[in-house]
Amino acid sequence: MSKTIVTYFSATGTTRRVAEKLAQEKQTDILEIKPVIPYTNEDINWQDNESRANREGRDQVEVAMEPLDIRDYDDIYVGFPIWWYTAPRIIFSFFKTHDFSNKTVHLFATSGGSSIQRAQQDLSKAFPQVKIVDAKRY
Ligand SMILES: Cc1cc2nc3c(=O)[nH]c(=O)nc-3n(C[C@H](O)[C@H](O)[C@H](O)COP(=O)(O)O)c2cc1C
Repeated sequence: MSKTIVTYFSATGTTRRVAEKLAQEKQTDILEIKPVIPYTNEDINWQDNESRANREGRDQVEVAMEPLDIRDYDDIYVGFPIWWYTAPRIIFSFFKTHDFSNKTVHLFATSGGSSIQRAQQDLSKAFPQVKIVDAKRY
């Protein structure tokens, strides 16, 4: 039987709530994607060009995250907030530093209104070997 897990990154709690609901509905395990250095409020100030989140996105900075053990899972839900129309760099770091071979990925996101489409395209382009089968915005 295939085994499913919900993983998510959330800076202000919105994606966390969706992730917890999904995991509860699907009766799956859940793991948080956490940066080694947590984001402060200033770090995620999108109105400040030089804030951490904006610099990371603009300069495609690698964001160190605490490693997650996803070896036992076949279906991986990966949730995140949309930052500047795409996925936060920590999600790219997650894909880069974990082995997704033989796994099926389902993306989900929360946002102020932007769709998840650009994030799906950007991740598929950066990681063509990862099997991303769907993407949903809540
Ligand atoms: C740096 C930054 C950039 C954002 N960029 C967008 C965006 O391009 N489009 C959008 O609809 N919302 C944008 N948002 C809003 C978040 O996507 C939204 O508030 C999300 O639900 C937050 O999820 P979280 O509480 O799990 O962190 C941005 C927020 C931040 C902090």
